[in-house]
Amino acid sequence: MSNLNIAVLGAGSWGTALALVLADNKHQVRLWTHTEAQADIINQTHTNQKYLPDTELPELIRAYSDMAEAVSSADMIVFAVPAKVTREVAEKVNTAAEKQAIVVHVSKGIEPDSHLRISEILEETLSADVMSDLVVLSGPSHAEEVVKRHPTTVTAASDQIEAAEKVQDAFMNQHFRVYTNTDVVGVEVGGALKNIIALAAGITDGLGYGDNAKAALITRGLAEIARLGTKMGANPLTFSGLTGVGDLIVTCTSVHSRNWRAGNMLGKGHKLEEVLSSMGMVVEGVRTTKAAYQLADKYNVSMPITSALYHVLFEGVHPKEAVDQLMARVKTHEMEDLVNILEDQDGKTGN
Ligand SMILES: NC(=O)C1=CN([C@@H]2O[C@H](COP(=O)(O)OP(=O)(O)OC[C@H]3O[C@@H](n4cnc5c(N)ncnc54)[C@H](OP(=O)(O)O)[C@@H]3O)[C@@H](O)[C@H]2O)C=CC1
Ligand SMILES: O=C(CO)COP(=O)(O)O
Repeated sequence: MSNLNIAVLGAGSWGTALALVLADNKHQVRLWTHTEAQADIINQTHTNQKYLPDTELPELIRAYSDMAEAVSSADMIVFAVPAKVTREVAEKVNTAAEKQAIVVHVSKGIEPDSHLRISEILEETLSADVMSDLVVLSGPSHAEEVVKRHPTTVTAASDQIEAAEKVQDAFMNQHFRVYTNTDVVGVEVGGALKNIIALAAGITDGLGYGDNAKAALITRGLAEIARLGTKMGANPLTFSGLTGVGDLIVTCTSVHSRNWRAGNMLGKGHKLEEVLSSMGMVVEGVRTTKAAYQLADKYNVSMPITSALYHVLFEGVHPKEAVDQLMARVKTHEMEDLVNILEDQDGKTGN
């Protein structure tokens, strides 16, 4: 692919790491930040002191705080901001963009109350003059390892496969391998909901429980993510891929994970407000727990881990009590969904 003009919106950990991947691929990158002071520091020091201070940023990356300067000539616009500010940033893009671009988003969240996925927020907000196609880029990928150019694999998903392939071409290199998928719902749901399970895994680690508890959370967490995701229209196979089990593993087991770290502090007895203010970075799983709890009710899907975490985060239940309640739930078959499907079929065939 020829060299592109690419705007990356959000100069946090992930926006900065992806800007580096794109610059490594010789694209011209305009990194947009909402504060002029941060743009100045990045341009003067060629580092992002606030989020990734040890990483040198090449000349191909230039920071801007003026949205029009960042996006007006962009062939591709990458949204790398926390889920809750996506709409606000998209509105700024709408008034600033001068031509159509492929829009990529890399955020992992679902909006509470509206239950919108990030792609739905962008489709609702961005005008057709601004966005030609929409692609989600997601997978097991901590910024701290990407900037060290350690091997990383992700998935570009779009219902327009050619657009996903263009994004694959723009980002892919020797260290950063990109697959494609057309299951946007599955990719977004997996990426958003793994943060809930990572918070829970941090909590059990904080409580002093061991690897058995974490393996249980990852496995049963995947089951409830797939249960809800399938009801929302996802392909169940997507949950066995990078954006499902892959991201679940990395987020539940890595010290880089903000969600795991926040959970860990909760498990050690710190209050939620104290945890969030001490992190200094976005912990997406908190809002997503609220959204998923509401969605479980809407779709009538059993999500015991999500539900237990909701009670800890928003109703003051002690983490140990939540674990005790999870363990004492009514006994069940491991493959309960499969059993239900088979029983339905038996009912239909009269067996
Ligand atoms: N970090 C990672 O390894 C990965 C993160 N992601 C996802 O990427 C998304 C962004 O995460 P990440 O970069 O890590 O988050 P960070 O917390 O590291 O950075 C967030 C960035 O968004 C900026 N911001 C906050 N509010 C606004 C606003 N109102 N308008 C514009 N910019 C704003 C922050 O600016 P300020 O500094 O001024 O607060 C900061 O630059 C999340 O959804 C996350 O789940 C996905 C894969 C990997
Ligand atoms: O999504 C991520 C890794 O794939 C980042 O996870 P955290 O937000 O928990 O750090």
